[in-house]
Amino acid sequence: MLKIQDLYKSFALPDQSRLPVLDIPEFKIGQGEQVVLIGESGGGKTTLLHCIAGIMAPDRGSIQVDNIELSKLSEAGRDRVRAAKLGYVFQTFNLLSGFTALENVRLGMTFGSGKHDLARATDLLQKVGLGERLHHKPAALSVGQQQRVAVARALANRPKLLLADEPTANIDPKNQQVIIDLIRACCRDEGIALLMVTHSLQVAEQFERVERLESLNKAMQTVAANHS
Ligand SMILES: Nc1ncnc2c1ncn2[C@@H]1O[C@H](COP(=O)(O)OP(=O)(O)OP(=O)(O)O)[C@@H](O)[C@H]1O
Repeated sequence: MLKIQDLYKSFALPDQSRLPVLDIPEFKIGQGEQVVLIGESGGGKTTLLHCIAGIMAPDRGSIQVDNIELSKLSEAGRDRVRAAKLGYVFQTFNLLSGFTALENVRLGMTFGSGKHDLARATDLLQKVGLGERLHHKPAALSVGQQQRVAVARALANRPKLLLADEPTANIDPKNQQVIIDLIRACCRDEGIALLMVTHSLQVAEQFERVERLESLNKAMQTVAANHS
């Protein structure tokens, strides 16, 4: 489902030098596989997710999503792959405040308009426990409910891979497990692979596969060696 090889990403520093952030020889996720990614703050987890989503281009290396090589695509081509193959759940939900829960979910659909899409959006919102909140705007929803809308939106287009970047960072402890369970169950039911970043060891230990970025990433190992 996801195949990464020799991925390298650095950022320009004000003194014209480059900060190496990612140097990953290999990283793969199988179809429907659920993986949690942990690592130090500032280590490059969000950068990795952005590269996979095609939001950010790496300096070099190969990223294949469902056998499509992102480096061969234009920015518009990467946008199309993102829309068709990927779902993204952000720490801060990123819902559109002028639209209802149902409209936000339908906006997650590439070719949204028909009855079929309405049925799927309604179905997803029911699945995340918001069947009674379809026509509420984000401001009229609790923080946990807003994140549930964001989960439904990310799944709306039947992605192959769901990227979730600390999806419970802004959720109260009681609702954190609800969101994690929802994301995992929805992915399992639809055969969607999951890559979830978390700082919570309690969340990480629920996953069969836990990857630590520092172990995948030669850039981090070099930084650590230079500081020892
Ligand atoms: N656009 C950018 N320009 C320059 N440096 C950047 C940029 N984006 C990220 N960085 C740097 O790259 C490094 C990795 O950042 P990233 O956000 O990927 O880390 P992270 O592991 O997700 O951190 P956290 O767990 O705190 O969210 C950090 O040192 C950050 O300052």
